[in-house]
Amino acid sequence: MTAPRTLYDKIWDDHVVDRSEDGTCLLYIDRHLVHEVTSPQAFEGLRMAGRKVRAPEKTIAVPDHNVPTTWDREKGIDNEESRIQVDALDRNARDFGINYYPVSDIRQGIVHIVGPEQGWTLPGMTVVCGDSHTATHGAFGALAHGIGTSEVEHVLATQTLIQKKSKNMKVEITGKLLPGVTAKDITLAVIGKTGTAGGTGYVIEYCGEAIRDLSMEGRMTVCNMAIEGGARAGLIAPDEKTFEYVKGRPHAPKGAAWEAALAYWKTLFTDEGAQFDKVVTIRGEDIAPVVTWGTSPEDVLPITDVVPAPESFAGGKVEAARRSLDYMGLTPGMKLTDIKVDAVFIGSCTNGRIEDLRAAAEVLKGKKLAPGVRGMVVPGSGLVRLQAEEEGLADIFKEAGFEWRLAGCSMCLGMNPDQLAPGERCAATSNRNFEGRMGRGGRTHLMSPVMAAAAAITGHLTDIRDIMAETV
Ligand SMILES: CC(C)[C@H](C(=O)O)[C@@H](O)C(=O)O
Ligand code: SF4
Repeated sequence: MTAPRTLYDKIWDDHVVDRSEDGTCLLYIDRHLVHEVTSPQAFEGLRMAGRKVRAPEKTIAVPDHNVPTTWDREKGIDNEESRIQVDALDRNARDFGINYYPVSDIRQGIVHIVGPEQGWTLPGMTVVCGDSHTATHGAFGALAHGIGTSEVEHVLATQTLIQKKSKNMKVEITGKLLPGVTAKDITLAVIGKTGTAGGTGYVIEYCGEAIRDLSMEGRMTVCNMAIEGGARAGLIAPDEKTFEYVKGRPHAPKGAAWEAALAYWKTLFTDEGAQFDKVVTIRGEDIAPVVTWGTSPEDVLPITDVVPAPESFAGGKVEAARRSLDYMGLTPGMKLTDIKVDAVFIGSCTNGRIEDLRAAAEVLKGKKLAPGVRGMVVPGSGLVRLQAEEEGLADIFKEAGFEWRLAGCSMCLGMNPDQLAPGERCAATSNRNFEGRMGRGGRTHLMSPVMAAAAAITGHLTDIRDIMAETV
């Protein structure tokens, strides 16, 4: 009998091609996702060495970070650096014969939304991308993590990756979530508890009733931010919901291949008695709608709280908090709900899926953006956009005064024209609130789509439960 194994152990074991004395392994890679930012040098390396892409049919590229999201974007990209990167991806995709969704393709979008949507991401796979938020794909019970540009080249050339195994960490969310609490609140609450380094050296498996109860979209939101908690990857065991989501997608297996895949996928769970090196348990009922107040995703508090005093922290965090508050323009002791916002951004690979847009639209229906607040909704892919338009969500956003945009990373990272002005404060559904991330001097408060929608209506950070109470 083999020893009980975790889900991570199983996927790892199934992909080891070679193991060296010191435990370093060569892993087979099932899916390689590529975007324009981290791939140009990798393709250049192949070109110089006269090599081909080893498995073009397993390599999928899409431009997302640098693309404008305005309706006239077919006219091209003004910024030279951005244009060069996107042009290079166009050329590399063509020259190397990989799967490609160019800007003009309705399927184009943020790489982490496109992969699952097109059925490239499947349970039990190893998925890599030159992007830290590759963890998103772990929601399918895939081992998915970010890699650097030199590794991108290695995977392009060999379809393998040199890796050392991480330790196993279990994050269990027990019981039910309370009304107004979402997947985003779970993932932020976990980081608030463990810190941005709490997952360092680990692959996290999220489990428990509250995780099982999440939709696939919600599970992707949770796994997306595993990296913000320092983990190598985050994953969730596949179940009927996973299979249902995958079934019929363009690149999902069909017919007998589907049956065979399903039989394998059903073996992908952590065995009874398997050992975790670290365990964190949070009661679902204890999670409140949260927002970030600082410049790290761990700077998170329930919306009912106040801006903390730097002295309330220990060690190096005291100075970090002081600097954060200074950058964010906040005073200790002020109520989080008294923080006024100038902008609201709904989108990103964390919360740019159809369910996120539905949830935000539900709050915004028949309402208007507070005076002086600008709002932008950026669907995560062209297909999400179409669906949202068909469902009437786009009209709700537009009637509320939001700009309705084309798919891309947009404001999540100031690599395209969508940026905050210095000092501008934004309620955002993205995953990083770092200094200058959304534009130099811009101030970001991370939260769920419903919380962002609530802030849009009132013009300040708002407890979604208060809005819910009003509408009952
Ligand atoms: C540009 C890219 C390499 C980067 C990442 O790795 O995550 C970006 O997607 C981000 O979210 O900061
Ligand atoms: S949406 Fe944001 S977090 Fe996601 S890949 Fe793009 S820049 Fe990175």
